[in-house]
Amino acid sequence: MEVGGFPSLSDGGAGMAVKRIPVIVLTGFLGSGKTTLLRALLESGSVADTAVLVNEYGAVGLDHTLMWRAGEVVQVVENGCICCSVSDDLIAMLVELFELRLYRKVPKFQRVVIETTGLADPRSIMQALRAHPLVNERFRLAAVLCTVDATASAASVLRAPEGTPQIAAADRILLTKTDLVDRDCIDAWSAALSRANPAAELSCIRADAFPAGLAGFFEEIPGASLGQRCRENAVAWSLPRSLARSARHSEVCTATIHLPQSVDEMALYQALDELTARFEDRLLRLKGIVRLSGKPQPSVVQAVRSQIFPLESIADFDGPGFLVVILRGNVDDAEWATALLTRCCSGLR
Ligand SMILES: Nc1nc2c(ncn2[C@@H]2O[C@H](COP(=O)(O)OP(=O)(O)OP(=O)(O)O)[C@@H](O)[C@H]2O)c(=O)[nH]1
Repeated sequence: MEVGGFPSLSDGGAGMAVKRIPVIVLTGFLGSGKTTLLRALLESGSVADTAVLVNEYGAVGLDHTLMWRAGEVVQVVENGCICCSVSDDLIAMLVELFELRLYRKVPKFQRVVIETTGLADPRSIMQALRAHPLVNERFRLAAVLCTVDATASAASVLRAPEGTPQIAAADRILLTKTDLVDRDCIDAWSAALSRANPAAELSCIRADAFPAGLAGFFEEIPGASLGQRCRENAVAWSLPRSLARSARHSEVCTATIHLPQSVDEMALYQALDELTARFEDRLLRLKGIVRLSGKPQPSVVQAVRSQIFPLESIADFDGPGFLVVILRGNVDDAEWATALLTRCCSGLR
């Protein structure tokens, strides 16, 4: 029998047993530290045999630009959120990756990491992986990791339509940015997370001192099956999928600003201050690459809620600058943000 044009694993008897390629799903709310963790892992070289699939919310992506520098097989799932509109694209990319590996057109990776958008419901991805015959034959879900931002309020993350399904689906929860909070906050988060998902392993991490055994987070959960996970992580698993989906991305809007010209740094910060003051926690995410006047290299700009992170210079980027803003709001909010950033970044004020 053939599956998707390839001989089925069950064809060849015991001697033909082929290991399915483990897939690790990396989920977590917008800006919670998925890319930072993955970059550190790839740059450490400890999982040199990893293929990465990145999916970002918004018209222009940043994460793959940052990760390509790590030199691994990085592919981008474009044009939407992996959990709703593009799960077919994800499956097609897995099939293509498998073919490329089979015909040795890419290095022979031993695992795949899928970084979802910060809004994705990992259940849809887990189901898509199982539903496609070829993908199900050649790949297997090895673990779901969820990053949780310790600087966010636990109540708001767990109340958000995206937060609970991501946390509930996780085998491992990584509480990130613990350098920015105190012990009480970490304790409160730990208690909230173990109530939300008692079965998951919990680790606290910080980007300035990732543990030496980072690769261990990306290892398979021994003996865990999807069915077992669904039962054990039942707290939010029972959330009806249709309900989760309809509530999920409907109140989120994005603004994309293209920046062909260089930008004055002071004007950029003024715009960011104005944006964070107006939207506060409704500013879910801002990221982009900007060419600042007087700086030899482009800079990566990042904000999560009202927190603006230090600029990072990026050497090997030659495209036009851009900013992507993701807001909990409506079209008017997105237009307001676009107008503000366009005005400030073009020096019109
Ligand atoms: N201080 C500190 N900053 C962090 C840490 N982890 C991530 N950040 C910063 O938080 C911002 C967002 O991190 P990302 O890794 O891009 O988050 P993400 O989850 O990939 O974001 P999306 O893909 O947009 O959902 C970046 O500016 C990071 O530098 C951490 O442990 N400590």
